[in-house]
Amino acid sequence: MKWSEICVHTTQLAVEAVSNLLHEVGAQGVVIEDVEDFDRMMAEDHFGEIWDVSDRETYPTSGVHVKAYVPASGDFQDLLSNLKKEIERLRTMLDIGSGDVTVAEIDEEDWAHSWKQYYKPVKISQQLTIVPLWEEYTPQPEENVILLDPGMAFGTGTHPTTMLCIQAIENYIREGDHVIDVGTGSGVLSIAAAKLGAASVKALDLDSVAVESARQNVETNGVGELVQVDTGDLLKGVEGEYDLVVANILADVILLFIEDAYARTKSGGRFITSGIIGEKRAEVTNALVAAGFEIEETRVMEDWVAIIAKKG
Ligand SMILES: C[S@@+](CC[C@H](N)C(=O)[O-])C[C@H]1O[C@@H](n2cnc3c(N)ncnc32)[C@H](O)[C@@H]1O
Repeated sequence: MKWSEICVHTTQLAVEAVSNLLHEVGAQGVVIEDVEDFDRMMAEDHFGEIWDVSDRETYPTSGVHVKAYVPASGDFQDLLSNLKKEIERLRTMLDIGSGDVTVAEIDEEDWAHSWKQYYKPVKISQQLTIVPLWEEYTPQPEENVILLDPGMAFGTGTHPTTMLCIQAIENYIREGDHVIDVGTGSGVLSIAAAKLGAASVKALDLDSVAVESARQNVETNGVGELVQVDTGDLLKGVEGEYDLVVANILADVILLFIEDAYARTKSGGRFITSGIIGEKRAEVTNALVAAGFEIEETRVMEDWVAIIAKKG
């Protein structure tokens, strides 16, 4: 079977929005080529083990390539013109850079290779290493491994917003904590919380593809007894209180449910929130404080911010 590779050249700021557009028009997986990510991974003691320096030549010298793979079937031209229209609409809201779209035809075998070749085992925090399900990997004795196949859900674990969240969870979680993960995607944050000592984790997502992916990943990692994955719209209908409320969703979505997050956080508990682009930091911080939280810490990676807010 022939597949088409669609490549959009964009900015780091617009990666998630462009990835979403590609998913919406029917892409079967997205590959992100960002030279800054590549250089960071190379610098983090995996040099030569996992990343091959010659791969760097395939990355754009500036900006980011978001690549997606779709069957080269009859309605491909409609899909492409829809995508281009949506990219132009996005341009009115966000700095998307050139937004240039290029197309290449590839064989299925190459597609499988292209989709997975950049997704390798990555140590994402002191204790946790994410390993793609299809990779053979022998962990070090102190390494705690999360096996992941995100499929079409967001959450390879290696996006800065996810890494910030997992590092904060590792820092603040206490043995026996009860955790809720809003917008679980592949389930990566919930699995991390379970592996780091949570007594229970409730994982919610609006998207049925994410719910299915999270359920599979939870089972693969043997934490099905601890993590309950359900469909849910933010914290609507959720009752009870949690030691940790975690959410890696865009700032504009976080702003919608800060008050609900406060209500669902135990006294002395924390709301760990990520997915906040730098320019939205003040707005989210102010809204957290207005809801009654104290800002305990703000972590930054590239253009992204995670805020750890405490309920006194
Ligand atoms: C940026 S991804 C984060 C995935 C994963 N938690 C991680 O950290 O990598 C955001 C997720 O939030 C979900 N989402 C968006 N709006 C939502 C809503 N209103 N209620 C629940 N989930 C939502 C999306 O479907 C997506 O899976």
